[in-house]
Amino acid sequence: MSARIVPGATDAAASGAPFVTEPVAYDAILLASFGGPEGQDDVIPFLRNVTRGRGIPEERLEEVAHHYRAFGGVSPINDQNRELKAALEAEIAARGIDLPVLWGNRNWDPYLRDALTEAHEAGYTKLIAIATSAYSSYSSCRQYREDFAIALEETGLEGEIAIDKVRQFFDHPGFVQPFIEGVRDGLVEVQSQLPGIDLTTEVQVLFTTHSIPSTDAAKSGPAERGFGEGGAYAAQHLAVAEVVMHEASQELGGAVPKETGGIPWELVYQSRSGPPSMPWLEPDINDVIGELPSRGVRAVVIVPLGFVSDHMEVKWDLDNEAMETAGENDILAIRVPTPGVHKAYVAGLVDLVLERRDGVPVDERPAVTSLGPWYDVCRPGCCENVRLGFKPALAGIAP
Ligand SMILES: CC1=C(CCC(=O)O)c2cc3nc(cc4[nH]c(cc5[nH]c(cc1n2)c(C)c5CCC(=O)O)c(CCC(=O)O)c4C)C(CCC(=O)O)=C3C
Ligand SMILES: [Fe+2]
Repeated sequence: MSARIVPGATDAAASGAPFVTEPVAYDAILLASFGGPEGQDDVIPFLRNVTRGRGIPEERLEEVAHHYRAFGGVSPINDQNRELKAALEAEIAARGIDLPVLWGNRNWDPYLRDALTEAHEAGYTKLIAIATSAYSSYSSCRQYREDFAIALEETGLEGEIAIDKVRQFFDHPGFVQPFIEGVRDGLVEVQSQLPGIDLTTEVQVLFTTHSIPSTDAAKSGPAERGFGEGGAYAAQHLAVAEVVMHEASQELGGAVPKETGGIPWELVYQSRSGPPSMPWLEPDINDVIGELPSRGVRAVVIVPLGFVSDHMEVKWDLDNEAMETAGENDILAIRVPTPGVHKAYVAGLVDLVLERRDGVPVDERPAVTSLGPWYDVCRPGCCENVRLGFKPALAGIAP
């Protein structure tokens, strides 16, 4: 039912080349996201949806509920997805293409099942999904694929609707461009607020992403590529951060002398949950900020590299918590924007759909790191969750 692999497309295990599927005349785009509460009464039911069977401590739930409560019980993520949907529709219309966009979430209204019902009523049978998540891991890829399978089952539309998913887009230029601009502008802002600051010794760029359990990280991406401890998840972030630093430094020109090691940067993690006994990816952004004064650092540029929009993890964990940590340590902190509805990002997402529709060959697919372009179809066992066990997933090769 779903897209077939192009005959002769090389096996990633053997060659390192990604799978590319045959062209498919898709009927519509399925914009798939996390979902979030839209009022105080939604907060607890939403958190129950997200954490069912996950062993998240009650204190953590109360803590997160408090973040939502401070925003009137309304997550910013829904309006961001409404804006993204409108921006995609505008970009598609501007290109003279007829491809409707349906929106469905994993954890809150409108649910994926609602979008599938809508698709069925409109007579659509072939959907191409864009998940609002760029990297490889259980939470950011496979869980979407599992939830597509569950939504088809819930609606009884198995066999009626096929759902493919665009490749993980962590290294697509459309996703990376806003971060390059943001880091460049952030460093310029630091220079204007602290004239004479030395970018090579007194500034630290912190690329931050969602922490995940270490066991999930180790399983992220196809096992045979052997990414090591942090799996594809950490490797992808590191590779993109390196490109962003290189490009942003180039754009700053003379401000970064060639003979230095460049502007110091590192990858940090945030928004950890789960029981304290369970290892999650570290170091935590707040711990790192706390150590910076002793290294002589006076300013940080915080780059939310793991996030596509300013949802709660950005608005609370960065704009509140990390900013507060920086303040306590007398460090100037500038937070770089997320892609949001940046023109390059929106155009890039449409390009990702069209490369699937048209079956664009691998060597013509844009990717700014040597890890990609990523697979059209996930490999067996890719991003499996050892804590929760095996669940069937769409848009992958069956084990
Ligand atoms: C990698 C990753 C992304 C990025 C990829 C992507 O974009 O999908 C992401 C995004 C998001 N996470 C979000 C919210 C939550 N995530 C939670 C819990 C968890 N996230 C995890 C990972 C990730 N999460 C994990 C491993 C857990 C533990 C539970 C489990 O093992 O699955 C919890 C439960 C409470 C808590 O534990 O914090 C909440 C409320 C929202 C909505 C924000 C809003 O409303 O604006 C968004 C976009
Ligand atoms: Fe999350």
